[in-house]
Amino acid sequence: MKLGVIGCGKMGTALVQGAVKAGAVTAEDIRGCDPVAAALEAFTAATGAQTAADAAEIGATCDTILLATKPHDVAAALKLAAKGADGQPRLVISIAAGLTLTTLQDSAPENFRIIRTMPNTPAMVGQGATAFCRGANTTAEDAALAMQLLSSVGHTIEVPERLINAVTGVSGSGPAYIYLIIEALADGGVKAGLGRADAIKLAAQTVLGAAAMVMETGLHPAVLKDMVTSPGGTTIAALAEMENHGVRAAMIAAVDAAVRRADELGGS
Ligand SMILES: NC(=O)C1=CN([C@@H]2O[C@H](COP(=O)(O)OP(=O)(O)OC[C@H]3O[C@@H](n4cnc5c(N)ncnc54)[C@H](O)[C@@H]3O)[C@@H](O)[C@H]2O)C=CC1
Ligand SMILES: O=C(O)[C@@H]1CCC=N1
Repeated sequence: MKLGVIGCGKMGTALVQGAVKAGAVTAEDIRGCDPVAAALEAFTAATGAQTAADAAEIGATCDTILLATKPHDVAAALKLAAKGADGQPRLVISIAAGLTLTTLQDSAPENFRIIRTMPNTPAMVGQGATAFCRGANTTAEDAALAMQLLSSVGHTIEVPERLINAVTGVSGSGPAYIYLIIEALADGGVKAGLGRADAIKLAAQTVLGAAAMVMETGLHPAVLKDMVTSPGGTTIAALAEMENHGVRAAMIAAVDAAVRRADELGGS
């Protein structure tokens, strides 16, 4: 496989860096292009990959293309890649929020096989959460390749396309919600007298540990919450405040807003 990356920004770099680190692809088999020189430099420094002049060169030289531009740049990038491919078939893995398989296929030649994914930035450290769905003309080998590449950087599932925007709302955008929670949790610690660095480490490790408990015990989060919550103790006092301030409703509304925005980006 020759993997071409069109758009070497935050997510393209995070995914490729994670996949190289995991040994799923070797840097010599990857080339990236980006009109922003600083982005391309950061990408090659992080991944060890080669560069290409533009999407047309990627289309001409790579059988598998990771399409990682912003959604509004996707159609132009695909057209350039198709020009370079000059009739040769290609597998395209898109990570663009909102853009449907139909929209992507409409901007590409018929022999471009499309896989639509929604990864997240923790892929950079091998802790990603990704879902993908595939276009009608993809093969079982294409799906296996996408699964291998994406699962090298974290937990990956295949879903029907109608659920991809829900995945965007939970795990695609989700790391940002959790960073906000970590920052706020640390702020609470600083208010109570902890140094900033200690507070951030304690907050982040608490999120990491709580997530590991959910994944490793398989217990419902409510059961794990009850294990922390002593009758008349500190935790129930804090949880009551969280409920008073609508944290649960705020999280559901946040996911809902992200899903609606992904729908809008896709034109529905
Ligand atoms: N940032 C995130 O956490 C996630 C982002 N995504 C999706 O990933 C995509 C990229 O997002 P980011 O990495 O955050 O954006 P970014 O702005 O960091 O990267 C996009 C890059 O594409 C480049 N680009 C634009 N047109 C190009 C072209 N014709 N050829 C080559 N490169 C071109 C830009 O110069 C830029 O460096 C978006 O579609 C987004 O919806 C998906 C999941 C998570
Ligand atoms: O904010 C965004 O639109 C992208 C998609 C998911 C995460 N970042």
